Amino acid sequence: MSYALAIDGISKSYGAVRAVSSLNLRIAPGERVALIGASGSGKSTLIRLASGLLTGDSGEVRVFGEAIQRSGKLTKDARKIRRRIGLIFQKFNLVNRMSVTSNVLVGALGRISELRGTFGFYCRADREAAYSALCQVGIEQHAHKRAEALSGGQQQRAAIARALVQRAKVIIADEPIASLDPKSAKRVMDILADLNKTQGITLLVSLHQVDYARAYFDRVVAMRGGEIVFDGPSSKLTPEFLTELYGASAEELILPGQAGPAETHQPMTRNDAPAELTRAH
Ligand SMILES: Nc1ncnc2c1ncn2[C@@H]1O[C@H](COP(=O)(O)OP(=O)(O)OP(=O)(O)O)[C@@H](O)[C@H]1O
Repeated sequence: MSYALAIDGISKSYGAVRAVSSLNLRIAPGERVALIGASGSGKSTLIRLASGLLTGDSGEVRVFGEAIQRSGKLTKDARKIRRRIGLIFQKFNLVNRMSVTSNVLVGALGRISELRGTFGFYCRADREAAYSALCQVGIEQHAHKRAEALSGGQQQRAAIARALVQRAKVIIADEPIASLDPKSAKRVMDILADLNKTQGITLLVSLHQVDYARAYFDRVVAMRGGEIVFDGPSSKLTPEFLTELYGASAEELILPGQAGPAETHQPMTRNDAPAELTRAH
């Protein structure tokens, strides 16, 4: 079977610090997995290794069967393979002064010529895909605004729309809701869960908030000291179990029960597309 993500024996050290240590992880297509752990446990490093943003000291990462890195080097196909991964960060990673649409269209860059991308010559199909993605995340009414004019939650939804335009088969998100208020956080998690259910997009999402891991994920991987110390059902994440895993550090993982259950996200219906999206070059 070709796993969406297969990580074998990956390690990464910074000097004497073993940020990730001989770690193995397999995620099947369509699975959704939460990655939890106290600060410094290695979540971000693992996410960067999994997406090929960082090379390990050893080990291998395969995405749908194709190696993106092996023995400390990116493979020659790494760029192509990375296109299957939509990356979402805590700080959204949008270009503030560009419009929401232009930011979302960045997702198409991997499959159009450099020249067309440089001059923003997107075809009608790309613009329709961008509009459709904005509708799916419910911010099509903000398409023409600068990214910086959007709230944090809306910016994160634009980042998800960019991953949709990219046609990502896996979304890897590093603390996507850490900067958001609870209502926006729920909306973002609802959208990610909806994409997983309706489009089969595989999810690997790091979270500090254990209550969200329990509400949205069946499977949770918990890290400590660069290693996986638990891989199993989220229902096991009781305060007692977290204290067993993390001792006093368990307090920084917001314990279950502090946020209400999520409202179901209803994808927006298609209205008239803003001109910016329908204008084909
Ligand atoms: N660029 C770096 N240089 C030196 N040490 C690093 C670097 N990146 C991470 N580390 C160290 O590696 C370990 C794992 O860090 P990492 O950021 O992966 O943890 P994390 O679980 O994501 O933490 P947080 O929840 O605080 O973001 C930590 O001890 C950290 O200090």
